Amino acid sequence: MSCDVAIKIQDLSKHYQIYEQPSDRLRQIFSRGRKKFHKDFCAVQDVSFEVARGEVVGIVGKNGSGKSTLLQMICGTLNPTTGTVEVKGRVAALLELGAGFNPEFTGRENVYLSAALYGLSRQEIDARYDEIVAFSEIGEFIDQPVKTYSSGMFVRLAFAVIAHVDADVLVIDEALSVGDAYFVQKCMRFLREFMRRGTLLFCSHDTEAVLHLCTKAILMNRGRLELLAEPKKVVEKYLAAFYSTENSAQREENNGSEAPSAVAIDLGEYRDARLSVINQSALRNDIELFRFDEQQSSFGQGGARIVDVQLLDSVGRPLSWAVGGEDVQLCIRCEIFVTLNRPIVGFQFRDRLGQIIFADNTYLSYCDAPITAVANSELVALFSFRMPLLPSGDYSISPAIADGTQETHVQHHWVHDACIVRVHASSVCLGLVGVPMRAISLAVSS
Ligand SMILES: Nc1ncnc2c1ncn2[C@@H]1O[C@H](COP(=O)(O)OP(=O)(O)OP(=O)(O)O)[C@@H](O)[C@H]1O
Repeated sequence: MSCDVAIKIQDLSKHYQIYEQPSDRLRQIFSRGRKKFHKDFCAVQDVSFEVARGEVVGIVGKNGSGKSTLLQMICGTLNPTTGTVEVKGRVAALLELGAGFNPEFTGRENVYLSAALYGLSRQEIDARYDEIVAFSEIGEFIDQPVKTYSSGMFVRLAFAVIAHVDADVLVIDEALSVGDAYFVQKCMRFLREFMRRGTLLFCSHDTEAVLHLCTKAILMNRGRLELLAEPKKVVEKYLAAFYSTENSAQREENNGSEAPSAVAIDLGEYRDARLSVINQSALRNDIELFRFDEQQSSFGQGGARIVDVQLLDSVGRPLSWAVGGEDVQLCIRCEIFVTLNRPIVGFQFRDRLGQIIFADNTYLSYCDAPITAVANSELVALFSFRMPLLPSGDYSISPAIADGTQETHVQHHWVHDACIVRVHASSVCLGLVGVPMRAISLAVSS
């Protein structure tokens, strides 16, 4: 295998024998091959491909197309029936929930067990243990048996382990759909960093993730590799196949029944006084903002500290909800500990994949006449803008305060994901943002 190849798969297949009844297994054993009491089923068939070092490969395919089986064989947790898998370097995997953890052991014991399986020595695990637990945010539950964990806690701990074992190749199976928005953002930060040096293979039904993260993609269909190409081509083919099945299922479902009703809006537990007002326009784009948590991970020189981030309406009243298209203000409040001669306050608004949807800072507005923020004062930055129309999902706001110029500055405090912005029912389903159309028309001429 060439040194630039991280994974080489050749003619890989996995066959299962399917027995209709448990007793058929016994019959099969006693017949000594004279008669067949099972059906042969091919979960993966004759798959060959190579992944170069540093590539990010997404695997898509309908349910049951063989994605997980393929990943398990690559990680060595499942033996192939035929074919070979060669992987260069240390592989760490996040496969189906629970894989690799002993449910009877505590979180702590499982961290040691699974990091040791990845080849870390006792001393190496000791040195990383606190970081792993901090990353997982499991807190005191770390000493409870993992069988008592929720699925979210499970994934957090498993992800924390694979993020700290210096893997060369990471294999991830749909795991990120389980964590909460903060954790997903944290994982995306880790993955984006990892993608600079490592090889990543993941399977997902999230075509946006495949489009935006991958260098190439694989479409699996009934156990076979149908297409290996650039992500755009693969996603197009996958969606075409997906919608053709969906449409025929829909046609059958609608046959004789009523058309689907209007979109339901998930207002969850965040019903409040504004709801009745917001609800009228909710079918367009409902945006909810919650939690500024000083515990969020942050970094910086410490000459200033962000103490509050709020979304306000156009006259300065705090909002827990906003509507896409509404005029809002983002207020970032900072405590200043040392005099900043050219303070810059900024923010990034990211989607669930960690892509920046928009970002801004105060630099250009003040570069000709900078203001000074003296020690022991408070600095408040206000950004007034029209909230864009966004597709449903979780977004995050990361604010920062620095001192200097756009190019050269000292970062004093940067808070990752200080707020999560949840977009509920939205009429925007495609693209990163929606653009309000002034008019839409159709004209037919003969
Ligand atoms: N141990 C097993 N015995 C028999 N059949 C199995 C076994 N494991 C998986 N299969 C079958 O192999 C096929 C491929 O399964 P696999 O889990 O790899 O699909 P997938 O593409 O990952 O699906 P999903 O998107 O639902 O996770 C499925 O039809 C599944 O039922």
